[in-house]
Amino acid sequence: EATTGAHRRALIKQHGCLPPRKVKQRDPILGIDLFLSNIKAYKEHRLLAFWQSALTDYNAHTLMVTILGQTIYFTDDPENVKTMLATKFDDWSIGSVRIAQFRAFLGMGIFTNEGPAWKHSRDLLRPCFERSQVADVSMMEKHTKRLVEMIPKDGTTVDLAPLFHQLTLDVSTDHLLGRSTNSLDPKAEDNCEEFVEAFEYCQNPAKDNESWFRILTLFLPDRHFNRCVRILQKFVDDIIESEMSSRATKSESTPQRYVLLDELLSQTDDPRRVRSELLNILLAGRDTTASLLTNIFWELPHHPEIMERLRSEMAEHMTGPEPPTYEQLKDMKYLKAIITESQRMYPIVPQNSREATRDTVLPRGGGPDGTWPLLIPKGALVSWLSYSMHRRPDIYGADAETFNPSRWLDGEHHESSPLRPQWGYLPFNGGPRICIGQQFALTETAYTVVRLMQEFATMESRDDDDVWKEKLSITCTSLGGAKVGLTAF
Ligand code: HEM
Repeated sequence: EATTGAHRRALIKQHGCLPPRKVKQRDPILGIDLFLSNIKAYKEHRLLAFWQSALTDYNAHTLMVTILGQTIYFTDDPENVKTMLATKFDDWSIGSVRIAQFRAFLGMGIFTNEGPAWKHSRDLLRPCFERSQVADVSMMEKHTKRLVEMIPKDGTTVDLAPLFHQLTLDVSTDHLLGRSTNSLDPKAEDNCEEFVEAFEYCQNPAKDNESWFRILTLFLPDRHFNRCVRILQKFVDDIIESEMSSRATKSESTPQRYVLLDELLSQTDDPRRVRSELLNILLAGRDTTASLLTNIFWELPHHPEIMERLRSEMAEHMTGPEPPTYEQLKDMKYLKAIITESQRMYPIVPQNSREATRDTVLPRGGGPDGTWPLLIPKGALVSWLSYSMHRRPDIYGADAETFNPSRWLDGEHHESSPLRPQWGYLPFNGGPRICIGQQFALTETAYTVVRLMQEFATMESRDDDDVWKEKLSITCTSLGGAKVGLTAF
């Protein structure tokens, strides 16, 4: 059997790989220098721009760095991303860190599984999502109406971000579980605050404790974490249990609206399995859509001309004051372009990574000009930066840093029309692990944008500093939320 070295040399020869370009580091072995500058940029809410300029400063699309002794390759090259996510899918893992971190509170499910177990999760959920692609907009109306009621109508400043988080939680629990958390309903019993807090804690344990003491607590058992896990499980288990018992009494002929939990229960009767899959999907679908809405409503009030054009499109497609139908939403091209453009400039998952499960080759990033293939040794991490990729002038034109929805409309953008970035635009990922909730998220977003435009005649930005700043965790959204003043018609 070939040694590791011999195998690597053979791969290098076969593919014509050349060495990567490396970031110049004062401390190239441990990479503490780069670690500290990353922490500084993160604290100043400019880590994404910091990475972007690291690549542009070197005039490179793939670079190798060492951070705390770990070798990481950063790339914003669509060909490399396509290779990891699709062409050579089997050579890559979502990474042991992500698996360990998320399994601790989500259990085994679509987001935390790999190989045959992941395939099984995906097969289990696929039919549920296929059927729900034509999203139930009447269900959305119930929650959006409550959202509208919570917003001051006289121009008083309001931050829409927390309201969007409540909205997406209410909508996704309604859709997935068949009963909503109803957090926007002032009359509802308050039963979800504990669940939301527990979910947030598990995603970011001890986040407020940034002192050196945090280092000590890392090695202690976190009893609060365990308590939060039990809260999550009980919340979902209670719902599954009551659904299972009501199924026993429901007659076959009762017309029912589509609920993902029902669909899941008809495919498996293992309640622990159902619980884990539901927690996995709730994690993936909750913050993401709220963050997208926040970014859109951060940007829109800065552009009266964009709002004007959106209003004329709405007038063209909708004759009365009724809420939009699914078909009307699908037909509104400018609305779609606004959502697409928001996800280009502010992708909700702006950075992601995979770990090589064997020695493998990326098509680009080798050699002095980065156009040669590159060997990635087993165990190395490759991080791709959608944020930088989505702002590449060679893909999007010289105005890549400008919010301009019309670049997505054929014939309207002078430089790169028609714009077909393919793997250069990746808000939902690509390949076999592409976001399963994409259509649902886009419909919910489009619906909410149209409904708020229908209700409010004017919208003013009340942002404190008028530039978008990142609030970065696993996902990314506007640091200042979406502070606006709205007046009703
Ligand atoms: C704007 C909203 C959303 C964005 C930007 C988004 C983005 C993403 C991305 C980038 C991934 C890939 C993660 C990875 O493989 O590392 C993903 C996966 C996933 N998303 Fe979404 N998502 C959104 C909304 C939703 C919604 C509403 C749901 C469900 C109701 C959902 C369910 C999932 C699931 C289950 C996965 C894992 C798929 C798999 O690994 O096979 N997402 N999403």
